[in-house]
Amino acid sequence: MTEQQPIAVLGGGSFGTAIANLLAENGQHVQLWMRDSEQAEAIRVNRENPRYLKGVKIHPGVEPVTDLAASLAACEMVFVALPSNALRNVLQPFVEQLAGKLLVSLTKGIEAQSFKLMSQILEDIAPQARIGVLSGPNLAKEIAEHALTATVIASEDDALCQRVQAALHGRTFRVYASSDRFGVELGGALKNVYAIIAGMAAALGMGENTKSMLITRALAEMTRFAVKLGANPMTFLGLAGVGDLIVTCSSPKSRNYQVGFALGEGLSLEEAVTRLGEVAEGVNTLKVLKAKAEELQIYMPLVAGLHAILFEGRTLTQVIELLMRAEPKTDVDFIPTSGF
Ligand SMILES: NC(=O)c1ccc[n+]([C@@H]2O[C@H](COP(=O)([O-])OP(=O)(O)OC[C@H]3O[C@@H](n4cnc5c(N)ncnc54)[C@H](O)[C@@H]3O)[C@@H](O)[C@H]2O)c1
Ligand SMILES: O=P(O)(O)OC[C@H](O)CO
Repeated sequence: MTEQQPIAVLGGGSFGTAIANLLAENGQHVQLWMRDSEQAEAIRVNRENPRYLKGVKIHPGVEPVTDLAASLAACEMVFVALPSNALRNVLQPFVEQLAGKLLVSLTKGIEAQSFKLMSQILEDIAPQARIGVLSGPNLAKEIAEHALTATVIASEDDALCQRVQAALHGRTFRVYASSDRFGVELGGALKNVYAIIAGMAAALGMGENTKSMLITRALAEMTRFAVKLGANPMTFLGLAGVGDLIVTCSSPKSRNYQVGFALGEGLSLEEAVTRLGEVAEGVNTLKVLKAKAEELQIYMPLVAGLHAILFEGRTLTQVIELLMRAEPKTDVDFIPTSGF
């Protein structure tokens, strides 16, 4: 089934462009909104987004646009692929136009002061909108190259999930549904932090045992945090939890992993982020997560360790020593046996 109206995708970075292409391949007319009119014009003419998705042909059904008000007026379904630090400011002026829309956040971050997830910000701005979150092991470049991929659309609104499945589900992209919007979104935001650590470990030449320990203990830590905040721990066993954690902690294509790798090579945080030149949400998430874990007294040694290296002047060697010598713990202690 194809939507009659165009669908809007906000954000002309790598993920917005990849999702816009998928929608267009499914027969949708897509308005890909970006702030930069020169970039929009270049994409319109050359059918490529060389800064963010080099070498990928942009489908003729994708129309790059720069008038956000006009796009919101024309489209009922809106995918939001803006960096987390831009989302509120970009959408705040359009409160009235957003009422009644289907707003789907693709953004994996947490707002600094409020600790709000992106769909919660969308709710703040547009209480009359219908809201969902798309998250999972979804490297933009692989999606664009048609690697077989799965994702999760999460919303309390079943009809919204079905509309998104119909629009996006395709030959190379499977869309699973979930009613746990909070858990799915939290998984996508938290895993970025652990990908930075995994990138560092890779740069230091650590082995497969280390990688496995890291991913598994990261899952324990993020699930412990999520349970404390009231999320369903079972969601963390799915695509948007452990699925996304595995891909982001294993792939040099992940930008968060790349930042970690650069840090492991000895670059400063500033140098690592500058060299990347794209969004690595894990850096900001680390700061807010560390503060929240302290406030709620949640044991998160990996988060505390990375924070100590990046912002408290500790060396990697000191932190590894502390982590490995910490008092022995129980393996699976983070999933309550009842209550869910
Ligand atoms: N790239 C991926 O593989 C991937 C996959 C899943 C989710 N995500 C999430 O999607 C979000 C966007 O990431 P991305 O990979 O597309 O980023 P990117 O770095 O590839 O591109 C960011 C885009 O946002 C635009 N932008 C920045 N500030 C803006 C502002 N104030 N107003 C309008 N546009 C602005 C930039 O011009 C650029 O087009 C992130 O939260 C990321 O975690 C990315
Ligand atoms: O490139 P990253 O690190 O932002 O990760 C991209 C996606 O979130 C992977 O699912």
